[in-house]
Amino acid sequence: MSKTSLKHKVAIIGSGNWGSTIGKIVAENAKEHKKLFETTIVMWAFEEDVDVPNDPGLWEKLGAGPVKLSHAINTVHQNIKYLPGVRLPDNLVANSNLQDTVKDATILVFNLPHQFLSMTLSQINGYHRPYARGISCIKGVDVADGTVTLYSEMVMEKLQIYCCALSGANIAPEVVAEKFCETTIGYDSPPMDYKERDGSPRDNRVKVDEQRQSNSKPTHIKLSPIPKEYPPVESSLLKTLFERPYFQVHVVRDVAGVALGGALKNIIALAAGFVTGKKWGENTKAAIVRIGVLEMVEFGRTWFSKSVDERTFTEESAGMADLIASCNAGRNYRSALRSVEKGVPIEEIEETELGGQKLQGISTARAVHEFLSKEGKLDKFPLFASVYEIIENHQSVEKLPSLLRKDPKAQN
Ligand SMILES: NC(=O)C1=CN([C@@H]2O[C@H](COP(=O)(O)OP(=O)(O)OC[C@H]3O[C@@H](n4cnc5c(N)ncnc54)[C@H](O)[C@@H]3O)[C@@H](O)[C@H]2O)C=CC1
Ligand SMILES: O=C(CO)COP(=O)(O)O
Repeated sequence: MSKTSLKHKVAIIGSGNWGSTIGKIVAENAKEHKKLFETTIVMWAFEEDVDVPNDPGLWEKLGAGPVKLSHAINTVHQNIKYLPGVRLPDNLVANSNLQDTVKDATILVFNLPHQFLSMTLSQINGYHRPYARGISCIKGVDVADGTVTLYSEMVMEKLQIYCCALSGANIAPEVVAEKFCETTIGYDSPPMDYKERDGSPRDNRVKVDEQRQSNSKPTHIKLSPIPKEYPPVESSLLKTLFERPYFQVHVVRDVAGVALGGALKNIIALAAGFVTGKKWGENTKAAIVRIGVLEMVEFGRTWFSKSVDERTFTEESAGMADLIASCNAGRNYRSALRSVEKGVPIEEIEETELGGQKLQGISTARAVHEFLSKEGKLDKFPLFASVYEIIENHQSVEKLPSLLRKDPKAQN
């Protein structure tokens, strides 16, 4: 094996509930693997004034008034807004300057609510290293011009770098408390990495949408090789970067399955929340989960069949396991439940009860509905379609069982 003289510099893009948790994991591993990674992990914090919690220790160091989030993280090593009460490692450093955060990084970890990714990538573009590699921890899909795009694909398209995906049954407060769990990395190694980069002519183009069945936008990116002074970026390196004793990583090649599992389960979790809010019991929730898995599989099979391995949905943490966790304790589930209990729209619960955290299920339900509608396939996805109808107030939650019944005559 060739000797490498440089270490990877890892940057986290996002510092919310999950962003800060992944920041903690990566910082812990960077400290333990000093030959592979620079010890300091920089985490981009979207700057905002935050209130200081009523805690004499925090008041002593930060004062009582609102402070900048990045200042608070770097002073008390705690994300007092999005992950309060958790001590973050000293080597996790918040930076409110996005361009400065990415400029020297060789590995970019994208971890922010999906609605902000596109704008954030536009601000990064041109400031990142062309040979950087990305990993998306974001759960959601984007729909524009009738095409569904995974966020790993969006990173590839906008930054012209390779990007893989991480997703699993990973409710952040449980992970950060170091309760045992698993996650899945979908990594489909680009053909050029470290094999023939010493001069021999080769095609190092990667097809961004190679995962899809219907090639509606055949886009290629030309990957820049990572200088040979760096340790190779391959699945084992990513496992080393993310795996902790309490956070077990399994790497598969199915990037699309991993990304779709994380995105689509949020729609199903909303339905599970509606059902619990109505006190319809566990059998009904189990029916929602069962129907939901089938719709996830069908979605992958229909539009990403070249890549999706159906076992990702049933055997990996990114599939069934995430669905179970999210339908019992996720924010989408809890907010849908509260919206039924209080008789208010879910957006109102998001606004008033989540302390600034963002739901991903509502916008994903809308995006998926737009896509299914354009494809003329809404009838094949009754659960996804029903959740959309309920959040748009076209149907009441009471109608959910009848919308899911197989006999169309029973739907009135
Ligand atoms: N929280 C969780 O338990 C888990 C979340 N995820 C996924 O991770 C992703 C990130 O979620 P969280 O870290 O929980 O976010 P969050 O729900 O805590 O959202 C708050 C974040 O949004 C940022 N933000 C607000 N306005 C912004 C703007 N205009 N531009 C850029 N950023 C802005 C805030 O700075 C903060 O970092 C999501 O896709 C989520 O589905 C995945 C696994 C677990
Ligand atoms: O993705 C999650 C757990 O794996 C968290 O889901 P919520 O965003 O609904 O909290």
